[in-house]
Amino acid sequence: MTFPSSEPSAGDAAVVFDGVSKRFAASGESGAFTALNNVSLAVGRGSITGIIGRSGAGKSTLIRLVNGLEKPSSGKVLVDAVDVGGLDEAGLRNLRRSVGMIFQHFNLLSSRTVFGNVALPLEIAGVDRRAIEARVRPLLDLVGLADKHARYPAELSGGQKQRIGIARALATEPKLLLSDEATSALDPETTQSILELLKRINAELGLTVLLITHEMEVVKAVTSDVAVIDKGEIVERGHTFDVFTHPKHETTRALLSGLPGSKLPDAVARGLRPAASAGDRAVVRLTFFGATAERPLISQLIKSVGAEVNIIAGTIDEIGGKPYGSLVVAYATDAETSGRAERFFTENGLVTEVLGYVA
Ligand SMILES: Nc1ncnc2c1ncn2[C@@H]1O[C@H](COP(=O)(O)OP(=O)(O)OP(=O)(O)O)[C@@H](O)[C@H]1O
Repeated sequence: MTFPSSEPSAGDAAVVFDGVSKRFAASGESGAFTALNNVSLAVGRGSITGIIGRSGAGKSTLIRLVNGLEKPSSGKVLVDAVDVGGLDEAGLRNLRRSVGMIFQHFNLLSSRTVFGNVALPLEIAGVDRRAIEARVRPLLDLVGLADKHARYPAELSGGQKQRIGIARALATEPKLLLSDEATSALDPETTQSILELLKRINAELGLTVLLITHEMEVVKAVTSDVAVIDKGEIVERGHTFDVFTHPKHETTRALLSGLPGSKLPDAVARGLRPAASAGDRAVVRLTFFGATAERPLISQLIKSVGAEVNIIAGTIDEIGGKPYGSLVVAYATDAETSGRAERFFTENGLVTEVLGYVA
């Protein structure tokens, strides 16, 4: 098994997918449906790793393999170096105590109070009442809901319900937290507060977080590492900053195109052609990082290339706390102008991507 250099070695990984395939029997059809095809991926201990992909790409199937809710058709899933496929019932129960999970629709029991919901995994594990009290109270403090301990889920907001879901997932002191679209049912502000809580838990408890989401904002805000899954295969992976600033696979680009600042104005997007005709202008995305992001780039660009450079879109943003900028410019494709532009890009260490050509 070999992983890219950005990934931890199997020994440093909280979770390893080693050549995992998952086929489902297709009812009424011959053969089987391949939901995952030879997936190899290592999730670094202490990381917040995101798995992104379109609907039906295989994200839920992948995450459900980690706590044994699904079994691989071939290959292995290792959690803390233990082969999940080799566990008997007792082994699976132990595994599920060391792997917490939170869900899009919270999955709280409506007949139990907040306290009762968080206490449930401990009751199932046979922990005595006093130890349960001693564990649940600080967890409710951690998620900021100590005053709601006697309330029922129906009396809570979505964000509060997810906080209870998080407290419940942490009750058995897991080393790994799985998050299945945990913020997808929440408004942006509540999403932000839940992400802050996940970051705090990751930093303070050293918990590894493996999350699946279709929300690129979530991945950008909270993950250190990301893998992109498409039709059951991992098509791109790496540190989130690198993948988001240099997306290589077409699926990654498509997923990222919805992020604010990535979208071209409609009028430009409509007129974009893949090849240049005479008199066209090239539309180029420039990405810049670190010190470059702080320089007066636009005025230097216009000075170097000429006043015929148009600024079409631009954004300064942060990924995982690291600043970066993105600027979309258009300029004439004659040899002299493009030569000046390319020299400027190289001299300034800008990453460029030709998006197309417009009249
Ligand atoms: N139990 C099952 N039986 C048959 N097919 C299944 C089963 N579970 C999942 N699939 C199929 O496997 C593929 C991957 O599903 P999965 O739920 O993992 O995708 P996903 O990326 O999580 O999608 P979404 O974002 O829509 O939840 C889908 O085509 C789905 O229909």
